Order: sequence, then structure tokens, then C-alpha cells
Amino acid sequence: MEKREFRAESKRLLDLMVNSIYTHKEIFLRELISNSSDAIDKIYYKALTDENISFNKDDYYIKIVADKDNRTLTISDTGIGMSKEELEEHLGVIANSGSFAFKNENQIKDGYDIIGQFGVGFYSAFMVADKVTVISKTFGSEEAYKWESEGAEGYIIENTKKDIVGTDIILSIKENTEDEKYDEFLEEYRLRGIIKKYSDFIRYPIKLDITKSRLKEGSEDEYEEYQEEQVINSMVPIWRKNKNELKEEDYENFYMEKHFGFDKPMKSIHLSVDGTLRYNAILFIPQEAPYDFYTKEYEKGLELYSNGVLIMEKCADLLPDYFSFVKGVVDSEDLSLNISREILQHDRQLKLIAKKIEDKIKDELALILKNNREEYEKFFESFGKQLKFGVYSDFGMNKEVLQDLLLFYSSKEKKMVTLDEYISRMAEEQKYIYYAVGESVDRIDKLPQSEVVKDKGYEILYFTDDIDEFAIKVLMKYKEKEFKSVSSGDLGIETDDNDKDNEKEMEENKDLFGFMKDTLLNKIKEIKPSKRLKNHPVCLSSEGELSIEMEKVLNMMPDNPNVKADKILEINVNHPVFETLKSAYENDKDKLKLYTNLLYNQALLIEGLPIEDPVEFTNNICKLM
Ligand SMILES: Nc1ncnc2c1ncn2[C@@H]1O[C@H](COP(=O)(O)OP(=O)(O)OP(=O)(O)O)[C@@H](O)[C@H]1O
Repeated sequence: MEKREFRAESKRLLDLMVNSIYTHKEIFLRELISNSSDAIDKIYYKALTDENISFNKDDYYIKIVADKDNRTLTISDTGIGMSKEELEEHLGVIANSGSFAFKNENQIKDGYDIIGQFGVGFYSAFMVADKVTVISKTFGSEEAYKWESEGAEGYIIENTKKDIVGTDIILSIKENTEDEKYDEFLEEYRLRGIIKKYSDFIRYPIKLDITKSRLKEGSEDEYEEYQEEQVINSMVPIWRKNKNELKEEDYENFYMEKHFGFDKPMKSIHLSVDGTLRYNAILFIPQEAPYDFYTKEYEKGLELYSNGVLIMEKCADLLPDYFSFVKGVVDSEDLSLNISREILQHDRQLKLIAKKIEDKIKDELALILKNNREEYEKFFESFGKQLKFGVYSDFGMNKEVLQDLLLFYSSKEKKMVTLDEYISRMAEEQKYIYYAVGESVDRIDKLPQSEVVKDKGYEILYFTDDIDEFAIKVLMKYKEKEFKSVSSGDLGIETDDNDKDNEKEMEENKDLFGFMKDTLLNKIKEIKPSKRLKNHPVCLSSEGELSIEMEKVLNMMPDNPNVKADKILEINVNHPVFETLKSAYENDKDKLKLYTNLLYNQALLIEGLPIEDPVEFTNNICKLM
């Protein structure tokens, strides 16, 4: 059987390339600049291996010139250039990468950051140009050649003149259409923006003529415009610099330049990892949450570079949700990129980097917590909620990572404490870690439910964020100690005597409690003598997994699930009010109904729940008055 070769239909292929590989047209400049940088790298590499060639850094640069009158944009470089054959092979055959071949032929391994590998980037020029002219003179040759193409129809190559070795790529920029303003690729500010965005860390200077204005000579009020050549790119990225050479100020400036935030970062972390997986990263933990941090609009992610070229502005896979506040950049030459120079999904390297970054952030936060408590508390005020969401989400998968980074307000210490600090202060006989839920510290302080726990001298953690109790339910235990709400049915601190008393009271007043329960119909699950109340006549508690506070939070959700906690109305049988109830039961059942409703509504109010019928409530009070 005869084996035949596929014949690529170049025209169709080019069309496909131009129109479907890249999401943004502006990418063409990144691709052409990367090619120029590769071309200079190749001369540099040759100079390293051939002593007859000298490499004077100042002679190597990339220059961008926009000519609005002729609608051309020229990208020139002083790189290695292309011979006639190379023009033919590299620009005449789609998906033939001279750079890839160069790397293989010269067995280039580490340290030389040649970017090209697929042999397609050049054609992205046709996204913005209807004609592309390449004038090139290769290193060691006297001849120069011109390659020219209007895209699908093919190309021509002819002899031409060029003084210095290198390549000029001249793009005849397309006319504007209704949807697309190609003009912008001739504007200084736009070109500068694209260079800064994608090619800021190309290692050779990228020069652009910038229009400036000055007073005309001899005139006091007449101005004239003139052009000044400027290097646009920063060249050496801060993350490739030696840590010892950098001051905190340098990191702060970078943070500002990158618009990571308006605050100063709380912490900057510089990672330079060498080994099987090589990468550099600069990470920032901000001090303050951006205004949109807790909204759906906020997008997490780190800037991702490969060999100094921007691949992705916000690579979400590099950060877990609970550290979404972290800003920064990661640069690695070991990433697998796809043809449009985007990162491959599920890239193994990326996963490894992400894991290291996560560990590093966690360690840094733990260190700040240990060594600079005040600073950590400020951080926690901004981002604590996010850490608690982290404990709660993914079925508690990350609780181990996060539990020691949590802070809660303590009834005893009157400040934020860690779970570990709580445990270290626990009384020997204390079974649980107690918490109370409410809107604010002040409100929780006044909760009647917490009286017994406080009287015992036990510390209570105050949960004032909606997420708190949900997170704790997922955590379940900390160092073998379970969490217990002060409003839960069984607090685990009563003595046996107390229990017996309660049973006796329940038995003796069975009919009274039965009548009160019937009065409240299905509003409560049970009514019983309280084991926890001291000075207050009533309170509400709950049974089961869903607490009253959780009911409140869930019912505030947009898709209001209308859940109900199993509520218990607890009556303080040692309070004078109980005597009043008993005598009403004997003498005036209507009054007892009134009292029961009042007490129930009082309990709702203390709990921060709305009373069902405020008008009836106030009328009832008036009746009694
Ligand atoms: N300015 C230049 N100077 C010298 N050679 C160049 C230049 N631009 C392109 N080339 C040659 O043309 C080849 C094809 O370029 P192209 O941009 O299409 O692909 P690439 O850079 O190799 O790979 P990628 O698709 O990953 O960018 C390059 O590999 C290189 O050999």
C-alpha cells in the first residue's frame, strides 16, 4: 500500500491561523517582538560559542516605528536575520519554527530563553495588516532579501538592499472597519501600552519614538512637537534580580506600578526556585481588601509569564480561593504552552507551582501571626472572612490548612484569639469550645443564653460574621475538642442535681407547659425549664444541626430556602415571672395566653429575630398596662 503525505492547504491554514488562534488582535506585537528577541538571542548564543564574534549589548535592540501617513508599522531588530532560504523555509511554510530547530541544532538547554517553538506567531501579523514585508540580512552575508505577502495569495522573495544585519518587518495596517479600529495600532500610547503589557521583560531594549513638545527656539509661547526615542520596556524583571539587591521599597514600587492595590502590601514574598521545576515569583499579601473583593466581580489570579513574556494576566489556577487576595507574578520557562501561547489546562507544572505558592503563603501568614500580631489582626479584619469561607467550602477539604490562621473575639480576653490559644486556657473539666453567635460583640455580651457558661468561668468565642458558625460546623473539632454553641440544648456543664431538678419541675408543671406550647402552636418544638438562665425569664435555644443563627443567615440568601431551626422556649423557673405564670394558669387562662405570647416575642427579640406581629405585640403590652 502506498503511503501518501498530507498536503496542507496553505491558504486555508493561514486563514484559520489568523482568525482563530488568538483571542486579541494586539497579540501580534507580542509575537513579532518575541521573534526579534529570539533573533538577537541567536546572535548572542553564537557569540558565546564562537570567539570570532563579539557581542556588544548596546548594538542589539528592537525598534518600533509607526508611520501614520503611510499606515505602516515597522518592527526592526538587529538580530541574526534570515537568508533567502530561511525566509523561504521559515516564513513560507506554516508551522515551521526556525527557533525550534535552532534550539535543537545547538542543543540549547538552560538559560537561553528562546521563545518561539510552534512556527505560527509570525502570521499573527495578518490579523492587523493586509500586507507584510520582511527585509532581512543574515549574519555573515552581504546580500539582503525582501519577502512580501498579502496573505492568502502567497509571497514573493527578491533581492534588496539593507545596511545592517537584522530584520525589518513592515506591516501595512488594515483600514478601519465598523467593528475594528486598526488605526489604534499606529498610536504611540497604544503601542506603548501593548509593549508594556506583554513584552516589558524582553531582555533587549524596545525603542519607540515618542512625540514631545517644547518651546520653539527664540519664542516664549510657541510650541513645537519633536520626536524622542525612548526605551519602553523594563528589561530585567524584578523577580529575576537577586533578592539581596532589592529593598522593600523596590517591591512596593513594583506593587504600585502593577496597580495591584492602592495600599502598601503587608508582605512581599520573593521566590526563586531552581531544580526540576524552575520558576520565579513575587507575591504580595495586601493590607486592605479592594472594594470589590467580596463581590462576584472580583477575579483572583496571578500574572503568568513564560520566559519574561506575559502569557496570562490572571491565572486563577495558581491560587486557591481562600488566598484569592494574593497578588503577584509567576515566571517559569518550564510551562507547556499551546499554540496560541496560552497555558495548557491541567498543566502539571502549573499545579506544582500552585501547591508551592499555597504552602508559602500559609507559612508566611503563620509567621506574621506569630511575630507581628497587630499586623495580622489588621490583615484578618480585611481577609479573615475569606479564610473562613475556605474552611467551609469544598466540604472542609482545606480546614487543616486554615484552622490555625483563624481568629475569633474572646469573651475573656476581650480581643481576637486563635483556637490554639483558646484550648491552652481551657479548664481541665471543660468539655467543649463554647461559642455564641450574634450581630456584634455588644449584642452577644448581653445574650442570656451565655450566662451559665460565663458563670462557670469558661471562655466564649464570639461569632459575628455570617459564615462563622457554618465554618465551625465543618471544622467540627479543634485538637479533639468539639465546638458547642451556648444556645444549644445540651451545654455539657450541668451537675446531676440540676438535671434532676429540671426533670422534677417539668413533671410538676407538665400541664402549664402543655398549655403554653398549645398557645404557641407550631412556632416552637418544645417548652421546658431552663438549665442556663440566671437573670432573664426566657430565651430560645435550638436542637439539631441547624441553629437559630444559621436559620437567619440561610433565609437571607437570594433563593430563600425558608428553613426553620427546631426552637425550644426555655423558661427560668427561678424567676418571679414563673410564679406569675403558675398563678395565671390556675386563675386566668386568657391572661396566660397573653403572657405566653409576650414571653415568646421577647425571646425572639433577644435573639435578634423579627417578631411576627408587632402590632399585636404592642397591643398586648398596652392591655397589661
Ligand atoms: N525577526 C526575525 N529574525 C529572524 N528570524 C525570524 C524573525 N521572525 C521570524 N523568524 C524566523 O521565522 C520562524 C517562524 O516564526 P514564527 O513566529 O512563525 O514561529 P516561532 O517564533 O518559531 O514559533 P511560535 O509560533 O512559538 O512563535 C522563526 O522560528 C524564526 O526562525
